[in-house]
Amino acid sequence: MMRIGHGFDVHRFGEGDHLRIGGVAIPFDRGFIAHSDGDVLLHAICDALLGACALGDIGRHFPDTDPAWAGADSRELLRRVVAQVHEAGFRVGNLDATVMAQAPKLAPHVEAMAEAIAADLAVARGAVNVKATTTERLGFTGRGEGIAAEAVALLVGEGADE
Ligand SMILES: Nc1ccn([C@@H]2O[C@H](COP(=O)(O)O)[C@@H](O)[C@H]2O)c(=O)n1
Ligand SMILES: C[C@@]1(CO)OP(=O)(O)OP(=O)(O)OC[C@H]1O
Repeated sequence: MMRIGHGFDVHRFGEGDHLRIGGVAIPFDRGFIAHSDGDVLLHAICDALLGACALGDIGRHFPDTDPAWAGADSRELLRRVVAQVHEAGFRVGNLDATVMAQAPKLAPHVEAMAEAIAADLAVARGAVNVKATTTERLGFTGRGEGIAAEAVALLVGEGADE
């Protein structure tokens, strides 16, 4: 059986000196405003995986009102979601994602992101793809107000189709 899921997330910039995206710390003159570390890409991936399993969304599992997740490492959140995917009887087939950011330049970091994500998804490096795009200075990402990310995940396995 195969299941597909989609995830989307946005984080606004605030004060800071780095961004955490795809599990990688990227020096920048802004930070993300968030309850956790604000890793917009890993949050979109969590939602894609939860969506494929019909398990709701990240905010249901890790409420932003719960102090347990204050400053949380989103790689830990992703690993918890992957454990739920496995418990549901699925494994990740492949994952594709796009980060929308006018800046910083992400191309130098996408390999490290894909390696970290593949490790957390318990899949081969070749099952993960991370892309970046500007939005040609249009919209909130184009104005440099924040960053958005989308992810699509395919799951395979014998999970119950209930
Ligand atoms: N934050 C970003 C955005 C884009 N890139 C790379 O540049 C390429 C061209 O971007 P366009 O928005 O003009 O299509 C894109 O394919 C990425 O490789 C980047 O590294 N960081
Ligand atoms: C990740 C969580 C953790 O409390 O908080 P935030 O870092 O604010 O990120 P968001 O994308 O709004 O998702 C909700 C929460 O699950």
